[in-house]
Amino acid sequence: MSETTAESSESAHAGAPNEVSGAALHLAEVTKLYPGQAKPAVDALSLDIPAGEIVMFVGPSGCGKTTSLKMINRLIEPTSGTITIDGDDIKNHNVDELRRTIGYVIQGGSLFPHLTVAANVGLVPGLLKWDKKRIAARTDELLDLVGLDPARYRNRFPRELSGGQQQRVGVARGLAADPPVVLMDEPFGAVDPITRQRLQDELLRIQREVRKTIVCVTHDIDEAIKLGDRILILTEGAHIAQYDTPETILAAPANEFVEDFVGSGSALKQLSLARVDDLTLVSVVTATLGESVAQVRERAAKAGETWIVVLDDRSRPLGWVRDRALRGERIGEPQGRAAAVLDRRATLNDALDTMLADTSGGAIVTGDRDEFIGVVTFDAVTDHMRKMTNAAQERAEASSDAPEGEPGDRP
Ligand SMILES: Nc1ncnc2c1ncn2[C@@H]1O[C@H](COP(=O)(O)OP(=O)(O)OP(=O)(O)O)[C@@H](O)[C@H]1O
Repeated sequence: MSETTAESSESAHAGAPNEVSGAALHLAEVTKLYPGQAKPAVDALSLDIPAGEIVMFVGPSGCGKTTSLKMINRLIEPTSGTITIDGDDIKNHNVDELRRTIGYVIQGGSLFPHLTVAANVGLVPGLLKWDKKRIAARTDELLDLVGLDPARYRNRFPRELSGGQQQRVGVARGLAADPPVVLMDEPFGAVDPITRQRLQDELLRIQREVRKTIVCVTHDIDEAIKLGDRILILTEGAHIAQYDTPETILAAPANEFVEDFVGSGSALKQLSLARVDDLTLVSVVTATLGESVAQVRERAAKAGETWIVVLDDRSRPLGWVRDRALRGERIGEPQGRAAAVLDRRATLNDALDTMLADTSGGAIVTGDRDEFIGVVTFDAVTDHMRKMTNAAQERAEASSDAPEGEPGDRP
């Protein structure tokens, strides 16, 4: 086995991230007092959200996350305060017009059951009076982007899709008219943990391409750490407890509330910050469907390998095959159980979950287009975890030894 890193293999495939197409958001003293309530649900919230970033809103139930989010597209009208998008006050716009320029993705995808997948995705472009050809092309492009084969899925109805697939269509619909800002409210709350992990990875991959400004409400602090460029932690009345990068929030929680909210074991939570991308991958012998078995055997023998990863014609992994199990003249589909596969953006927590469910001790890693980029071993993951935990412990000891100072002085 020879070594390579996800980053170095990636540069050959993907190149630099795309330009930012998102817009900067600014909230100034935004307040919402619901009729008949004594206290405002959102009390003078001021916040800057830079263009092209993902900001995660977290906080206890009822603290005002959803109200804050829905004021950005005026699903809820603020009682007072100003919200601007790239400096433009949202009050200057007609509500319908505004909602068409802001993507909105909610739990379960909330697709119209009587419309096909294509009609659901093309809804907003249709309202914006795009011509039919452009809508059809855009719909196919987006289905491809969210990992659904357009030919297979465009004419299906939502009931003919799994929960994860419906959620993917919901994300495609939110991006359809190429909005600079996308709001998401618990987008992955309704799916099982493995699908959730995959959807999160996909969102990160998509974001690398589209670079929108994404504001996302979640109940799950691990999801916030994984997806957020920044995390906004709110207390009741949408008061800001801390607004910072996940790294800083974990290393230097601003107060006891944040410390409690982030939870104990924040050294362990650092595992949600580390990605498969940070690990050294091993390269293994691969074979493409239809290739000559004799040639593959020779390649494996030369490399001293007994296990081979079989790829399809777009370099996507299909599974492992043992050299001595190769039959016939041409490489066919691998038989048996599906192999463990990890996206390069998966966190080390995700990697552990996936690997513990599999006995082979290694997982195939895929890149931005689901192509094979290498293999990560269980040992590489546990080694990296050990190093991170040790480093976190050393930091904690160093900070408890240090003289009293500003909270910001903490590493
Ligand atoms: N339409 C409404 N009328 C009156 N009060 C409301 C209304 N909608 C929300 N509230 C109240 O405003 C506060 C904030 O609600 P909001 O839904 O924004 O919180 P949240 O942080 O998103 O909560 P959760 O995490 O439980 O979804 C809560 O106390 C809620 O009861």
